[in-house]
Amino acid sequence: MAYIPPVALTIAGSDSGGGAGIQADLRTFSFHAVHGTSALTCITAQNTQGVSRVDALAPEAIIAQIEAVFTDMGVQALKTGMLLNQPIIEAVTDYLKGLVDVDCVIDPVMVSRTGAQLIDDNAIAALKKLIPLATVLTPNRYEAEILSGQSIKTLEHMKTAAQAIHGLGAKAVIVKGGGFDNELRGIDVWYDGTTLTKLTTSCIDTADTHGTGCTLSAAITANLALGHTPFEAAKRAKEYVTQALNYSLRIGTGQGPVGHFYPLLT
Ligand SMILES: Nc1ncnc2c1ncn2[C@@H]1O[C@H](COP(=O)(O)OP(=O)(O)O)[C@@H](O)[C@H]1O
Ligand SMILES: Cc1ncc(COP(=O)(O)O)c(N)n1
Repeated sequence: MAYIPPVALTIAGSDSGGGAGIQADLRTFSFHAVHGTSALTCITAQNTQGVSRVDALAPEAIIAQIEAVFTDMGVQALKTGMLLNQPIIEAVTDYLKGLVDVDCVIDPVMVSRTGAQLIDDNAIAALKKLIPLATVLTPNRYEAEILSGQSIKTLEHMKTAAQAIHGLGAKAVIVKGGGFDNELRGIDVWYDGTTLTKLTTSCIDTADTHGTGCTLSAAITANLALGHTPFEAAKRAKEYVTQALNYSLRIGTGQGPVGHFYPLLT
């Protein structure tokens, strides 16, 4: 039977440990029955303990991958993950500016939950120019602090940060609460210019949380590709990441990855 699937693209880095980055994104797309395509930005030597080396691809090599996908396939939605440095961010921003009718989920990957910086200092300014292209922007607590210029310790702070970051031009912002170690862990705040609300699921008590941010943004992208509204896509993605955390994988000596294939285990 010929089947025409929705197509999604991830523009992100490789995680050799398989828990985050392109590997998490493509797995998440698959478990939404969305065909996943990818443009690799960099290669990280990474495991459950952390990142030991990063090798960037040339901006031209990244744009060539994106172009190869776009000139051949209809892409309904894309996401960006680890963009690493200023030249890559600028090249990707220039390309995405020319697209029409493609939902863009921007995961402003800067700082991991463990506090490791994942992009260069001068890349942060460049990233702010990518933000206006976002259908949905998904900063974690630390990234939201950088983008809003305020410290985030309470739910009220998450809300004011979401509003401030919305002012940078994204259509909708989700400030993610996975980085808290209190009752806010796992609570996200959504703001789209009119609706300011919490996205709440049950908090999963696990240390194996590697890849949660990539998984959330990839699941939003997949749900947008499937035709859901941004808010519905965000709610569904939050459910997916919660279930993936429920079935997180106890592998490695550090923070294990979330279990993207939980539908096969239930
Ligand atoms: N222990 C947890 N229980 C439930 N949801 C969680 C938990 N940890 C993270 N999440 C969810 O995972 C998603 C990614 O958030 P977060 O971990 O903060 O992002 P990042 O990986 O970018 O630091 C969010 O929807 C967040 O609420
Ligand atoms: C290549 C790559 N991209 C992104 C992340 C962030 O991962 P997380 O989803 O845990 O925030 C990562 N650790 N490695």
